[in-house]
Amino acid sequence: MPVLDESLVPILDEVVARNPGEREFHQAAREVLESLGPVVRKHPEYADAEVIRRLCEPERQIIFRVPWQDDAGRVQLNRGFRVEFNSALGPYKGGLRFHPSVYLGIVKFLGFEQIFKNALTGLPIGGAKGGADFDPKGRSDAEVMRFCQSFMTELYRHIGEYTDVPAGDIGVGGREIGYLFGQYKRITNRYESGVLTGKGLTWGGSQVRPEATGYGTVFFADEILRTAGDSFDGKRVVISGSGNVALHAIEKIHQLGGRVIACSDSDGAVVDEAGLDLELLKEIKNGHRGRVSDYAAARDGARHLAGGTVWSVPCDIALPCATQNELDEDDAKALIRNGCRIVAEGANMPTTPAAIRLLVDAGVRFAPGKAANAGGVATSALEMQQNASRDSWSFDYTEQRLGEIMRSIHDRCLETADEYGTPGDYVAGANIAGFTQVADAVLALGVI
Ligand SMILES: NC(=O)C1=CN([C@@H]2O[C@H](COP(=O)(O)OP(=O)(O)OC[C@H]3O[C@@H](n4cnc5c(N)ncnc54)[C@H](O)[C@@H]3O)[C@@H](O)[C@H]2O)C=CC1
Ligand SMILES: O=C(O)CCC(=O)C(=O)O
Repeated sequence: MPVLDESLVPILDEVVARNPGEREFHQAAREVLESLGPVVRKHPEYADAEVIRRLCEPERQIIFRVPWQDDAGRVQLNRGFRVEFNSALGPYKGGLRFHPSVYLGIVKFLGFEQIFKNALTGLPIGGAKGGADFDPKGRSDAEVMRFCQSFMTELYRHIGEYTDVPAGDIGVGGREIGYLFGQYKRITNRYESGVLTGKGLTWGGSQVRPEATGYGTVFFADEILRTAGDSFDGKRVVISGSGNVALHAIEKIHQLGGRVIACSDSDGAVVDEAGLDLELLKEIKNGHRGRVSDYAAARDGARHLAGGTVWSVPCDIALPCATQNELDEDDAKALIRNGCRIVAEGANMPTTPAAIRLLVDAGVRFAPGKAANAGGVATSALEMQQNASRDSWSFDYTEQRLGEIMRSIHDRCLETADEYGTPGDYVAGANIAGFTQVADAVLALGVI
């Protein structure tokens, strides 16, 4: 069980005191700090230069008003955020989330995670996150466009190819990135392709970026299997969510011979023992922005668990790909009882700390999001590379690069876990490898 080193207790206390009520951020900070005991004992120079305290304080936090008009002509008001957390390794990089639950604590936890995730990719990107408490559900395209334009009318002055490069997250996909990019171009009169990633293929986007987070999570899980001499072939898999990450994870698992038998949305889960029909699911989710209950209604043999989750469905592998803290202790117990052997996080911090402890103690191989879902941001960095060189790569080449990056993150996690005396512990390996990479850069750049 991870224990917080005594020397780090005052730092966590300070995080809690300086960020009152932001419980997701406290949770994310605790989870990283709990891994750093062996690091501070081996490297006193980090504590001497207050590197950990500095990493826990965002470099800049921007909060702004987003007024917009709905289709009935009524004025609506939302709150926008961008937390530029750390830029020691490169320009701030991380997604935008549009969801009613968004507040500063969510954006900060996501930005904090992003620092270490981005470091793990080995690519030159710092960490940030942003978003708004806007709910795109039920809004027309025109309303989403007006919201995005208003959001960018403030955000544009804080971002840029060499400064801060946002992308998508929950509620922000290709449509929203298009509207945001259009408004940025209009305001600045610059076709600055590298200012956003997740763009469409005809206007500066990269092949594989839409697929990258889901594919990358599956590549990571595949490496875990390979390390044990196993493969996806014939495995029963459950995946939470049915958005960008989940749908592409399903696609890759089916390509690798596994069978995804359940997925979900915020209203419930769908179980299809024959294996999910991805084309039908995509048509419902992407074509009509429908619900998984529509899938159950349209497909023979599928059943809808209204208000339920996928964790009660017996499986070999579980991939949480929806949202934070969606897999709790009871869910972990159900997974363990039903023989699940691997949990790899496609979402950010979807597994509660108590659930992680139960899974690890039961011998389930657990891959934390900052390692397992790093394929999305890594491919964003590849998009930035292509934009910088006015180039565009083929699907196969880009997917091959993604595969190499995920294998390298996997191996680095295991090597680092070995080096710091916690063999096989992906959580410690990811936290320590990400932390030391960024901490060395922070030290090198002086007190800034
Ligand atoms: N899009 C990306 O490239 C990356 C996304 N992530 C993370 O992956 C997760 C999913 O993001 P996307 O797929 O991009 O978002 P999305 O907006 O495309 O999909 C989110 C999905 O989660 C479902 N959902 C939301 N709350 C739920 C709940 N309580 N129970 C079950 N399902 C629920 C929604 O119905 C939707 O299907 C988030 O945690 C995000 O931070 C992580 C790395 C990169
Ligand atoms: O592609 C990006 O810049 C952001 C991806 C993201 O938001 C994440 O990794 O959670």
